[in-house]
Amino acid sequence: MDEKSLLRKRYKEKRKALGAKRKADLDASIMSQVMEYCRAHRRFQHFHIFLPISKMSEIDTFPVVKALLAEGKRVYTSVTDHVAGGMTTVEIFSDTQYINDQWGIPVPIEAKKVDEIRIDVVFVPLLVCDLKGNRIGYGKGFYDRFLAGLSPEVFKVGLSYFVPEVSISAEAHDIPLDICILPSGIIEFN
Ligand SMILES: Nc1nc2c(c(=O)[nH]1)N(C=O)[C@@H](CNc1ccc(C(=O)N[C@@H](CCC(=O)O)C(=O)O)cc1)CN2
Ligand SMILES: Nc1ncnc2c1ncn2[C@@H]1O[C@H](COP(=O)(O)OP(=O)(O)OP(=O)(O)O)[C@@H](O)[C@H]1O
Repeated sequence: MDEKSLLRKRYKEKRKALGAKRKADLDASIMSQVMEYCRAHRRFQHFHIFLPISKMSEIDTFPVVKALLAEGKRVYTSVTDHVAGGMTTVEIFSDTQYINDQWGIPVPIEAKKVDEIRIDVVFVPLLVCDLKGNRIGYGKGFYDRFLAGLSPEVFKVGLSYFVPEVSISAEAHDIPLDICILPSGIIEFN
């Protein structure tokens, strides 16, 4: 198995091995780091966030969505087109309901597509990143393509349960993160 595939496998397993209690504690810590970060950067108003695939033990981002909306922020997520390989951005409101798609990704029901949105921050899902902000996801490139289509000024923020690996070999299409939020704090890349 190549290096990336091994890391993918290892970090999927590490996530699944977290017990429910430990996971909930880590989710709560990440949530408070995210809110502290948002309060320190008040100019950020428009947030794009992934919604958790629970069977993959992803970070529970629903409490973050709720907290951001409560602070008066605008919140968006993407609906994945599994056939075309693209993602469509939709806005989330406090009364938005969700249904899981075939990969277990929550999808807002009756979501209206938004064109021309201004996104300030994208919270990016990942399995693991490295000390330069290179990330590894599930390997289908959805987020790489999505990030490539955004203005370079958009802040790319990884969320992770685990500290970065020292170095992951980056490919030309990989767009690095600006920071990564962990349960214990925030790592800035440059
Ligand atoms: N919450 C979330 N949303 C996201 C991503 C993500 O990583 N997390 N993605 C990031 O780019 C894209 C979706 N990427 C995915 C790529 C592959 C599989 C997939 O192959 N799922 C299989 C089993 C996977 C496994 O066991 O390893 C399945 O559900 O059958 C799912 C999502 C867009 N939305
Ligand atoms: N900007 C892009 N344009 C076209 N294809 C791309 C682009 N970015 C990535 N890809 C394709 O997507 C595939 C998966 O990329 P990669 O292995 O970097 O995924 P990943 O970052 O681990 O996963 P993900 O982005 O799904 O979380 C690559 O084979 C690549 O060819």
